[in-house]
Amino acid sequence: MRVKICGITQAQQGQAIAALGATALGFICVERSPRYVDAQHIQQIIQTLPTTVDRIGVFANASLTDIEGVLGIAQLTGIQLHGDEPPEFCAQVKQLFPHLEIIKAFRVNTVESLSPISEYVEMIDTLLLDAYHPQQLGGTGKTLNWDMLDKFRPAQPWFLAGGLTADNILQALDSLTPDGIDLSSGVERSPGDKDIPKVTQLLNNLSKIN
Ligand SMILES: O=C(O)c1ccccc1NCC(=O)[C@H](O)[C@H](O)COP(=O)(O)O
Repeated sequence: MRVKICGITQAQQGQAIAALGATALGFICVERSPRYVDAQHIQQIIQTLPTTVDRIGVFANASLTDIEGVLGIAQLTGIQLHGDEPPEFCAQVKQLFPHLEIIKAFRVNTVESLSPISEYVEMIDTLLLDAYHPQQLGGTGKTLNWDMLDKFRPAQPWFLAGGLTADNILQALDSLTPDGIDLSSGVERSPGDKDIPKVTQLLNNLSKIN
C-alpha cells in the first residue's frame, strides 16, 4: 500500500515522515494554498530526503510553462494535476515528462462525477479520488462517501484521499481496496505543519492490516 503525505513544507518533517514509512511526499505548487512551497524550497527539502521516497508536485490548472518551470528546479518524480485539467492537457504533460508519474485527481461528490475518469485512461498513470468542496481544491479534511466507491474498479492504480486520519483509516480500508492512500490535514497541527505523532499513529494502524 502506497502512503502519500501531502503538503510538506519543512525538511525535518519530510525526513521524519519518510523515515516512518511513507512512500510518497506531496508538495503543493498552488500559490493560493496555505501549504504552498516554491520550487527552490521544494528542491531544498528534496535534497534532504532518501531517494527512495516519491516526490510529487501538486498543481491545479497550471500552465505547461509553470509546470516546466518548477520541474526545471525541483527533482520531482511525479506530477499531480488537481484542478479541472482535461484529458488533452494530461496527455501533453505526459508527453513532456514521460519519465514522471502523472497523477490525476478527481474531486467527487456523486457516482456520476466518476464517469469522466474513463476518458483519462491513456493519458495518466495513477488516479486520486478526493472529496469535492465548493470553495477549496484540496486539503479540505472533507471525507468522501466511501459507499459511492464500492463498485469503483478503475483501469489504473488509485489513491484514496479526502479527510483520512489515523482514526478512520481502518474503517476506510475495510470497505475499499485502493492502491494507496493520501492524507494532508488529518495529520497536521495547522496547514503545512505536519503532526509527526499523528503520522506515527497512522502508520501503526496501517501495520495492523499490511
Ligand atoms: O492541500 C492543499 O492545500 C491543496 C491545495 C490545492 C490543490 C490541492 C491540494 N491538496 C491536494 C492533496 O493531495 C491533499 O492531500 C488531498 O486534497 C487530501 O487532503 P485532506 O482531505 O486534507 O487529507
